[in-house]
Amino acid sequence: MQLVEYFDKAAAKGEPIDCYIYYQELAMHVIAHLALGQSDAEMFNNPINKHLLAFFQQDQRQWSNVIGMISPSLSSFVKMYALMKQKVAGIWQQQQKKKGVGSLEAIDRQIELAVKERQRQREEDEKRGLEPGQPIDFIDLFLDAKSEDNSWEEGIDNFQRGAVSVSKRLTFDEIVAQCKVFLLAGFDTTAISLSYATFLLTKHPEVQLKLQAEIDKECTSTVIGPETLPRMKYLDCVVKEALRMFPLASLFSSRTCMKDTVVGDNIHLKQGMIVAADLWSLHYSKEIYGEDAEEFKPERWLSSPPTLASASVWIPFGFGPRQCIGIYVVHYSASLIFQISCMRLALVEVKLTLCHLLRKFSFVQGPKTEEKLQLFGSMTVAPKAAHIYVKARE
Ligand code: HEM
Repeated sequence: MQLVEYFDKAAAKGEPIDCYIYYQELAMHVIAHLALGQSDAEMFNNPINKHLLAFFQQDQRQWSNVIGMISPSLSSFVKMYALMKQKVAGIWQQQQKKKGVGSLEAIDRQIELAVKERQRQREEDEKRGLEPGQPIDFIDLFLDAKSEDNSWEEGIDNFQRGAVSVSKRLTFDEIVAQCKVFLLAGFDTTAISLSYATFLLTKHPEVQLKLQAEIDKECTSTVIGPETLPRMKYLDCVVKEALRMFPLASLFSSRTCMKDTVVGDNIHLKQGMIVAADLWSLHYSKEIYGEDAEEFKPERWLSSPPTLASASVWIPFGFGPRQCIGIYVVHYSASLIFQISCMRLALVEVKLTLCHLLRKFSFVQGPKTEEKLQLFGSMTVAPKAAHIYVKARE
């Protein structure tokens, strides 16, 4: 794992690491592999990264386009917010825009190249009489559902979600748009979650020690296989608790009211109103989590008090049929086949990364470690920086 090498170097030099930056590179590496089939990209050397990083760091206005795809109702709200923000950040953005860095167009171009290249490869294989293999990434899955022309074609495939049934095949433009959504939705979210978990573990050495004991007991071979993670109950509690304390994609969980509704005794919602769930208040509710709701306490998930039994008290991935999407991906890795949804992909990625790092290193505080994280962003809420020091374990 390339990330371990970077941490190794930092440990040898005793230098601080802004773990958010490293996790962004890692998450990009993983999602570019799964979505775009990039198997040879290296951390800090991926052509699409500079666009994604600039996109996330500077231009929240572009989020309105992406949010339009994920949650149409929120798009105008984000646009308004971003216009205000743009006035402040204007000069830097204009300079970047001139260079095309961080624009959705630049990201599209990179994805278009990848989709066209895969189409070419598949056509070549077909001409040579090669059987199409199993899909290896999102592009393959989407191409398998592709229409020949670039228009709607009803009645061929039948996708079902809950009670809704939609029949349609994908056009080239839609394949590019889908890959973009997965790239954008799956990249920073995972990096941010890892940063919060790492920072919390740095600040709570007693939790870290307990987690390391579990990792040492369960992760005994070099490859940590899919059968290992379900056994790691404490790891699950740590990740759950980190996502409780930092529900980083709170604004994603919004809905448009479909008809006039009264909630409880006197909350009147009009048709067309946008309702956004306030996950921060929910996740810090003393009624649900108790008087210690402000504390990082993974053990609360072990004891499972009745208030935590409901599925809707912990919803960092949203709730209901539009919850963080469940697409099935077949991923080949050392002859193992995983079938995973994006939510599970994120959880597996966060957990595996923590296992690989914590069995070799301890995260410790140092002079550059922030007392408290400064957060920024709206659609996703990220730390401005999360400095830790790493110490090689004996
Ligand atoms: C820790 C990491 C992640 C968090 C916290 C997160 C959170 C969320 C949330 C809150 C929503 C809105 C759910 C709702 O409205 O109820 C969402 C939707 C979505 N997420 Fe994630 N997500 C994460 C990782 C990922 C990954 C890795 C992918 C894909 C590779 C992904 C793809 C999507 C997509 C496509 C949607 C839109 C689903 C729809 O509208 O039906 N997310 N996510």
